[in-house]
Amino acid sequence: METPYTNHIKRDEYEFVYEPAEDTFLLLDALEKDLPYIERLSPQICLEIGSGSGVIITALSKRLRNTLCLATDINPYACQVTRRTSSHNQGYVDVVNTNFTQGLRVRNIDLLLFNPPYVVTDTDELNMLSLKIGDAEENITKNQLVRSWAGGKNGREIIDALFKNLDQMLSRRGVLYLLVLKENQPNVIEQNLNSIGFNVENFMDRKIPGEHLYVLKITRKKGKDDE
Ligand SMILES: C[S@@+](CC[C@H](N)C(=O)[O-])C[C@H]1O[C@@H](n2cnc3c(N)ncnc32)[C@H](O)[C@@H]1O
Repeated sequence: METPYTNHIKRDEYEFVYEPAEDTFLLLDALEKDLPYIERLSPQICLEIGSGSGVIITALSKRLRNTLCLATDINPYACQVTRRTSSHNQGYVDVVNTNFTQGLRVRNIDLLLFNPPYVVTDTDELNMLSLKIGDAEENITKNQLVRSWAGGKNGREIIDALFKNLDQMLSRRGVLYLLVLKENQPNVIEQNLNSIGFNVENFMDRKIPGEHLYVLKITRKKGKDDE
């Protein structure tokens, strides 16, 4: 998959919006590797939660021309930049400024992507972030970059919040590609997801200085009706 152009993003915009980094590129590489699976799945709806600069969902939207490609981000600046990345690269992405999928009516997502805030931080630090939809602009600019990385206890608070609603979000045949860090304890994530009816595959991993990153591929366990 071609990495979209980002020349339209000015340096100072990265003070407010997450700059594509090793985690972004690992998720892109994993999606590229699994493109044959994704194309066979022929997803009707693809959603990236937390699209940041928009490079991942834009790259996919160019390969999945018959798929409705959506992005959400809690950071309004990220939403603006995602829209621009999509239009500058002739992508097809609709972008909504919301918390997870709250502002969307669509469910039954076939292809779900999330490179979440995964860094281990104090829960208090996470709670102190007052960023909410409709917050005053000064608060947003102060806090939104922290929102890109602060993951709370075990770096898993945002990830776990996603899992609470995963059953309602994913279609029967849906798949979630999730970026996590060794400190998030991928084995605990696997156990937790197994217990609520999902399979977890360690699809790709990469060691970079100071971090061991994983892309987990998460699907529903097959029931009798799926045979
Ligand atoms: C690690 S950055 C990833 C950005 C981009 N997807 C990438 O891979 O470069 C995490 C993104 O998730 C967004 N985010 C954090 N919490 C969110 C939430 N509850 N709902 C939607 N977006 C969220 C952040 O604003 C940030 O843009």
